[in-house]
Amino acid sequence: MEFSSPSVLFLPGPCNTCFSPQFFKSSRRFKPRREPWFFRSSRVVRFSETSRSAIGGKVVVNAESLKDAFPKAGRRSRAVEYHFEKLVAYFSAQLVQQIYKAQEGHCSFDMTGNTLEKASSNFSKGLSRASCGEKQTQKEGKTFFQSVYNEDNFLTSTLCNQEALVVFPSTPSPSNSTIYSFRTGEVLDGEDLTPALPYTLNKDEKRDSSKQWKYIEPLLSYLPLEDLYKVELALRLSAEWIHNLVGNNSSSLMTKALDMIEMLASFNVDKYCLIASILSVLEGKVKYPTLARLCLLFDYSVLNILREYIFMGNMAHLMLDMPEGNSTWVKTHLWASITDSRAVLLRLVERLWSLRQIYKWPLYIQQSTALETLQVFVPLASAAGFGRHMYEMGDRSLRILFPQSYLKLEKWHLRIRDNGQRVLSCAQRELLTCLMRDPFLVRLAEQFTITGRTKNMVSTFMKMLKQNKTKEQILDFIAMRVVIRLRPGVRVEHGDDTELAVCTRVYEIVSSLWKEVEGRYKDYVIAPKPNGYRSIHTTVQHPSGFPVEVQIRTEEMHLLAEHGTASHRFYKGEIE
Ligand SMILES: Nc1nc2c(ncn2[C@@H]2O[C@H](COP(=O)(O)OP(=O)(O)O)[C@@H](OP(=O)(O)OP(=O)(O)O)[C@H]2O)c(=O)[nH]1
Repeated sequence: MEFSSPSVLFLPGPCNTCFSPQFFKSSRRFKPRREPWFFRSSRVVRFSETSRSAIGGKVVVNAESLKDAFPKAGRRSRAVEYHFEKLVAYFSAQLVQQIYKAQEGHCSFDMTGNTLEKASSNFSKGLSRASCGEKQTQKEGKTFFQSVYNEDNFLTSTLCNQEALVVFPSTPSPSNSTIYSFRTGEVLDGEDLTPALPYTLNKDEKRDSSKQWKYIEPLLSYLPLEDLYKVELALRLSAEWIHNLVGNNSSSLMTKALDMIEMLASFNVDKYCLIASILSVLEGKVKYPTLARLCLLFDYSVLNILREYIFMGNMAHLMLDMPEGNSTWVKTHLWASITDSRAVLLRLVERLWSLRQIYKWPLYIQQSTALETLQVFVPLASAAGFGRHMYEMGDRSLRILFPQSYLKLEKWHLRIRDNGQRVLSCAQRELLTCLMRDPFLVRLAEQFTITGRTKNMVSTFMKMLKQNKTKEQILDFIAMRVVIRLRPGVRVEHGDDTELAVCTRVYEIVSSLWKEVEGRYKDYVIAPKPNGYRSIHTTVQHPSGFPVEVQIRTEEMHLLAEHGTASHRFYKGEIE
């Protein structure tokens, strides 16, 4: 059976517990008049009955179903609709939380205040009473799927859209819930669950979190209002969960979550990625199923992002123990296994955040983190196209691993950088003038684009490390690239290769203009690299004393080198 568009299925009751619409109608336990309009809607919330003969026999409460059950919701004003959404999501999440406590006691409702809190507590009591309706519903619900499909239309449609299912076992206990894949029916993870006991934030914490949210909210102004509410909700719920699960350390984790949101906001990521970033701070603090369960309270995509995020972290750890030669294979494998680019972004942002805080950690952790970053995450950032992140991660890691040498290089770099820029601009102008005056080139080429760069510190140091060179032996501190646009339809005589002829002519002009450095000529046009990369490379000695690397290629070759199989991102990312 095909299931599309993932969403979350909430199963808030213990096994053998059944709720009928009548129960909700008659019980009045929700005190509808005292609740917001949510409970004053013209229709009663429809909960479906199931029995143990089906998947464990659960009451299914689905946020989407709840919404469907209120057809009027869509017609109300936007503000009211958002309010509704917010309540549904919040209420459902709280219901699921109740499974982790002993059916009684109170449940905190930080956002909606006492009224909903009371309702929740009443609901909780209702759970145990309702279980006496078991026999009747067992009969009704013997064939769970059939009854759902035939009798319960709104649930049918929403069930078909599920991708994952959280099943709580017959004896409600924090330690034996299971998460099934709705697609395959497989158990996603059978490990024990850690209880997420409800916790009420104290006054200071509430004040703190609202203060922080005020700061974060404007950064997320690109999100639709509805999504913004969901992120805020996730943040508030997570504040509680994090406190329950990790205790006193929670404030530092919340700071991390807020920092990550701030960093991710600059990429305009969607709500799922933001929610995953909040929950990601629990990685390593709680068992995976617990984390998965929390993700599923929001959306299956949140779980997927976090699963891949964790996978990337684990693979990176593994690499530390591997011989150097295997690293490219691992990176390539990692790259091929990740399906969600948001997971990559989240992992990179997390790594950058860690590196920014790293000086608080013991030295050996600093060093292994830095090494891992250089081996895996810097190349990945390059392959993913996050140049700014790549640079900062590389810079911070190198400072940790090679403090003295890197500092020396920095001084040298600062001293020569401006000079290098001047030489570069000068050389670019000179070369362009010569190319435009050459009759052979003017006949065949329509346009020359000469770009240039001075090599940054990270790139210089990495090259020194990889090729075991001193900074003086790095000959491409200044580099220029000539990209030639050929005139359409114009060819060289005798059927020779026009592209090769034009590139070679440019090379001849370069080498006549400046003295060539010996042994630096490489012709990847005649002999392309295995990845298809084509270009002529040479290095010349500029009169200023700086060596200058020159790359010569046509527009077609350039496209391949930037976006094709020889893409610079993958080349720099060391991914095959
Ligand atoms: N897109 C792409 N470019 C390639 C490929 N192979 C080489 N290059 C470009 O050529 C430059 C130098 O290549 P080589 O001449 O073969 O190597 P060398 O300078 O280290 O001796 C690279 O610079 P670099 O110092 O390695 O990096 P950077 O200066 O570009 O940052 C890169 O810009 C490839 O497969 N794909």
